[in-house]
Amino acid sequence: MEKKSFEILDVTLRDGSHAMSHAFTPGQVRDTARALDAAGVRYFEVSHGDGLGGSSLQYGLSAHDELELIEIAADECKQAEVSVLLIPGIGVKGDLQNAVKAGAKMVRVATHVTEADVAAQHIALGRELGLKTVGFLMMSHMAPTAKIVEQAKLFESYGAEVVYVTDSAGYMLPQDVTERISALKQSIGCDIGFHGHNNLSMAMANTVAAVEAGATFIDGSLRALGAGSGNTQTEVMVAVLERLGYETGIDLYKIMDAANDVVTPYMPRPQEITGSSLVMGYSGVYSSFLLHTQVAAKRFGVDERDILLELGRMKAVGGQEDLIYDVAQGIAVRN
Ligand SMILES: C[C@H](O)CC(=O)C(=O)O
Ligand SMILES: [Mn+2]
Repeated sequence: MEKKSFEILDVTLRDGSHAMSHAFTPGQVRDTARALDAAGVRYFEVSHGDGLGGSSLQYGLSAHDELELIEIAADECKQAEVSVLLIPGIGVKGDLQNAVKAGAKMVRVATHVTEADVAAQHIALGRELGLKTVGFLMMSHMAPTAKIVEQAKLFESYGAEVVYVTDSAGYMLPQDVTERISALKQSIGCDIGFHGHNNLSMAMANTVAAVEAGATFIDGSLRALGAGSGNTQTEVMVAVLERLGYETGIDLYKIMDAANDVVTPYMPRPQEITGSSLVMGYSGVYSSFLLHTQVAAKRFGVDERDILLELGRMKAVGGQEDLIYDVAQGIAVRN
């Protein structure tokens, strides 16, 4: 069996927060963290879906204090380490310092794919605090490969130890992933990661393409719990990678039990590719817009897909959640 050459990072307790309307309970976090740790997952992420400080009217209020959730998760870790996501401006330096006090050992500083330069201070702080520090390029489908290389070099120059290509919209096809990861492999010296969404049913194929092109960090979530149609499904990824000859270091039965016995009972709905999430993948819309779009469509009596197609045409990016309501209202007026 080929030696493990990558880390699987589970995002159930962060990307899944979008699908849970940011309402994870302390008990759900404790049980999920315990199960991930027992299965051998080395890193898993805990935060509001939009990262530290995300609890707000714009992004959705958290039902429970995220620092408390991070602490609960960290207390369950015998070998795993808790990661937090931070989008500069939504999360501030004090949020990261507090997360470290609560037990976080890794930070992923996320920016829109063309805006890596806003992350310099947060990446430097991550290193100062002794965290494993990662740069996370969201909506990577929106930039050509040369731009991604340029932005990844910025992250690396600020001190990032891993740079992620993030398919936030679930828009990419395997060849898009191969092209981007291969270009990064030739241009930067730090580790490379991939985070996928399943809106076009491509998350697993894209993840395999990423590993084969040289990614050394790959994300998944249990039962695919995440924004839009969810993420690459962690327990399936373990099985697929083992079938491909990799040693993942994760116990397949234990990770399946974590998914089916711990996560499934609290999922608000099955993680499916619906008409709306399919349109997100097709037109390149940020996956975390899904539930906001459903609320806006109901409020203005319009078709969710029309809102999403328009947002795709407008090239809306994360942080523009209020635009969803403007677009829905505009469609209602035109109808
Ligand atoms: C804040 C986003 O939900 C980060 C992420 O997981 C993505 O862009 O995808
Ligand atoms: Mn995501």
